[in-house]
Amino acid sequence: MYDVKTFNAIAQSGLDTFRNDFEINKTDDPDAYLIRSVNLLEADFPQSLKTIVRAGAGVNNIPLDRVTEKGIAVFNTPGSNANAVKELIVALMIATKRNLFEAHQYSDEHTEADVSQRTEKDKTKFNGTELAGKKIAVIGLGHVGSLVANAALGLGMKVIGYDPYLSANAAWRINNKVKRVDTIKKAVKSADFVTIHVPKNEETIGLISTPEINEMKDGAVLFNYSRVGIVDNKAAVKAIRNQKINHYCTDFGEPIIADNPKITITPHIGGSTLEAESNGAIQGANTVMDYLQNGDTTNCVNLPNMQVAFETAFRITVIHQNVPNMVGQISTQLANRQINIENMANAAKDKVAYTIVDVNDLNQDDAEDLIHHLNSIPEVYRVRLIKHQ
Ligand SMILES: NC(=O)C1=CN([C@@H]2O[C@H](COP(=O)(O)OP(=O)(O)OC[C@H]3O[C@@H](n4cnc5c(N)ncnc54)[C@H](O)[C@@H]3O)[C@@H](O)[C@H]2O)C=CC1
Ligand SMILES: O=C(O)CCC(=O)C(=O)O
Repeated sequence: MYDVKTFNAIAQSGLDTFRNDFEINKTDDPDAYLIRSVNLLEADFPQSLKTIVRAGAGVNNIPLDRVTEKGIAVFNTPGSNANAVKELIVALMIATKRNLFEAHQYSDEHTEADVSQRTEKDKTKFNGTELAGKKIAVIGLGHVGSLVANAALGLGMKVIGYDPYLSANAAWRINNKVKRVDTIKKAVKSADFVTIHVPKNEETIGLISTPEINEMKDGAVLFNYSRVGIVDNKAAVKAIRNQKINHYCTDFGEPIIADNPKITITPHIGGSTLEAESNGAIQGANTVMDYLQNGDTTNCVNLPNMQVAFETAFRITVIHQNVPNMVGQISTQLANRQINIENMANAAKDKVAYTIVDVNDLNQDDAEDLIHHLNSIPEVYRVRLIKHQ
């Protein structure tokens, strides 16, 4: 039996996905965490914990280096909430350019019985502009950015994309009418809208600040539905004061941007639709089960992604440092016990490597001794023995 501890609201459809040999929130020694935005940066992790699965995209709430050294595999659920974010960006483009927030406030404040004459006069204050023909820069063309770029094309907009790390898979999703450029300044130059869809990391903090804002068209609209800090909020407030930016919309509040009529702050609802929450929870539950029962690492963010058909009685998985002679040391431990290796796979990602060893003949005593000795290799972070279901 495996125990899964959940944090945040995990959709029931995801919890229902778990098979019978999984229990939810039953013990203090969980095998897996299934989480959304809970901040685990300062958390302690129980020794029992083998995986953290983030139902969603961003993993900046997880201390990746620290959990990797504890042999905990971290996954996300790519694309599960991308459509939800895309639809919100489209809604906000229309809302800001048609002055919907101001127009609604006006109508709320003018409720007298015979208001029509007055509104016919006043409504010119809320004249808007259309999206067709306008230019949008999409920074980050992954799951969210590619959908935003394609939707903007569908609305008749000119779309410029910037993503220096675009994967081949992601590139296939992007309409070839999206013009890709190789610097952020080229992307945002003369843009009517700029929207950011990148992970938060050392490189992306402050990605949009005064120099980038100065390249945009006067009166541009800026969106940050990625993470706080990727847009320099101080620079955004200054640009609004100088009328360089007309409107700034973000999912992440901070005191410095509060109480500004030209700043719309939503409470981190980019991925908050029934559909997205269900997608993420189901994908997350399947990821937990696949990793715990097969050791596969599809969509793992801190280990190499490996899928190996599990056709033997036992599988031994080893998370270790990416240094020479690890495969040699692991196979020697098996050879010393006369255990035949049926299949073996190894891959590395940055400083970490993952080795899968499939065997058939393994008795209880050998298994305990083997796991103990593998765990004693100083460069090994975690060893697991998985019995074929
Ligand atoms: N507001 C919300 O509720 C949500 C927020 N997000 C945020 O949006 C981010 C993006 O989500 P997805 O598109 O699903 O992730 P993704 O991983 O599919 O795409 C991210 C893209 O950013 C690109 N990128 C990385 N560094 C870059 C840089 N310096 N400049 C330009 N491009 C760069 C990558 O190559 C990748 O194509 C997430 O990391 C998360 O922080 C995602 C979903 C919901
Ligand atoms: O609603 C959530 O769980 C947060 C979505 C999000 O920010 C993400 O997927 O990165």
